[in-house]
Amino acid sequence: CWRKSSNSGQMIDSLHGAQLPKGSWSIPWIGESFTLYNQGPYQFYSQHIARYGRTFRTHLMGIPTIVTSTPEAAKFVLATRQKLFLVFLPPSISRLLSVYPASQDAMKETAIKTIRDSLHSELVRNKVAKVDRIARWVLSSWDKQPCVITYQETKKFAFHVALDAITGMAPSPETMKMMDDFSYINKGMGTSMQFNIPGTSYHMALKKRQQVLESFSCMVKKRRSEKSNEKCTLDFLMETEDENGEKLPDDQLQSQLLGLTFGGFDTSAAFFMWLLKLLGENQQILQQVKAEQDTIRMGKISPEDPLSWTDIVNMPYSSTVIQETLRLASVVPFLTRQATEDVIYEGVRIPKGWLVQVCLQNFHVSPEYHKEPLKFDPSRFQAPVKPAGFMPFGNGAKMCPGRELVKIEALVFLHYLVTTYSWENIGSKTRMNYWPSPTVKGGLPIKVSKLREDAA
Ligand code: HEM
Repeated sequence: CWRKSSNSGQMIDSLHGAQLPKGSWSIPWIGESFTLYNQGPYQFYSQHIARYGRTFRTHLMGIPTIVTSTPEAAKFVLATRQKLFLVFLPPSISRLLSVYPASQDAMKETAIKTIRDSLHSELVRNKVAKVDRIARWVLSSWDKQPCVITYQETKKFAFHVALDAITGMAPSPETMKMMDDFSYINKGMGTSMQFNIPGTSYHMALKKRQQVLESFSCMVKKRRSEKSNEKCTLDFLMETEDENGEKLPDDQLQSQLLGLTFGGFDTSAAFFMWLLKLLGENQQILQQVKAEQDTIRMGKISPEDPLSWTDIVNMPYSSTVIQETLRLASVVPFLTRQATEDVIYEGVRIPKGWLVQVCLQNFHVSPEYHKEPLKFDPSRFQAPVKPAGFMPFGNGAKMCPGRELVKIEALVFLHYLVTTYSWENIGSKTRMNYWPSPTVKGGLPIKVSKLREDAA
């Protein structure tokens, strides 16, 4: 039970004396969801933080919410006291992804552990050759296009790498059709009107979700009937058993594949788009990346020789560029949890059932944690001490299982990009789309020129 303090106007928990942070409920029930949707996370959170401080209250998705934007609070919610906070997805999104975070059944836990094991750093190292083939395939057509829409192409790359790692499927007309279906799911997720009404993007997304599940069903049957030397995540999932010796039922298997492919698709594609944008705008840094990648290419006997894990390890400067892009782009700007019981953190009481939104993006670009935070400066990652306030893949038990794979993807893509092409960013550089991932409006069109005829 909350009352207003007569002095400060703040909400005080009359039972425990702990305070609710300052903030605004805005319109009852609707709260500030539409403001967040329209303004995008960066503007919404920055304005609220300037007004109310680094921890504030609001009302999102019909639920009272506490937003916090310090790395310490992020660690508290995501790692140290993670058992007190469940992952929260709006029901409309859970339905699209067939993910129901509130149900914590043992089989689901076993499945996610299996997924993590299958994407473990030791195993993903073996995927360099396949990522290499997909990067060359995507980049090979760029000079034949008058204008390359970067985000469309990076989607093609990210989708096929994820699909290959997860199901062992190489690019084909069938996988292109699946990617198209996934794009509709993304579109449904990025709309503010998530009602299942014919003619809406959300309705279409639900239809496409069904088609994707059917495609996964066919893939599972095919994979069961054939033997492959190289194990993918699906093989691990098909073998996995819970403590009673029960295997994952097919419908759950398909749902896991859908959630996992989604996880590896749009965020990664948006991230690669930012990599091109930031490098295109910072020519000096691009030249240093190019020098590193040219040295690796020149060490190859034939231009057709693929990259190896040893090459990946020999890309220290490019790796700092990847980290700096992850910081500045913050393609996952915030994470949402729901408190399973009353929690007090630094004098703030988070009541059971409330949402807690951990705003990663804000501390990624805050001068409190990074010198000249808006400057693209990979050298900050050359220091022996990792900068505080850097959590692009989250923290704690839910930390992204795809993080090693995505770094390999980025380095391989970067290698073929800078050794094959020079490019110029054209079109809008500042107008943004925010949902489902932050990207530049228009998908960052670029004009490319080939550097050598034998490249890629
Ligand atoms: C730049 C690219 C990526 C970024 C920034 C990113 C970021 C994240 C973050 C922040 C989380 C934590 C979510 C939470 O705590 O609620 C997460 C979870 C997850 N990510 Fe990624 N991710 C990326 C790429 C990938 C890739 C390539 C895959 C798979 C191939 C993947 C699969 C997943 C999955 C399955 C989860 C959920 C884990 C769980 O429920 O325990 N991600 N990702």
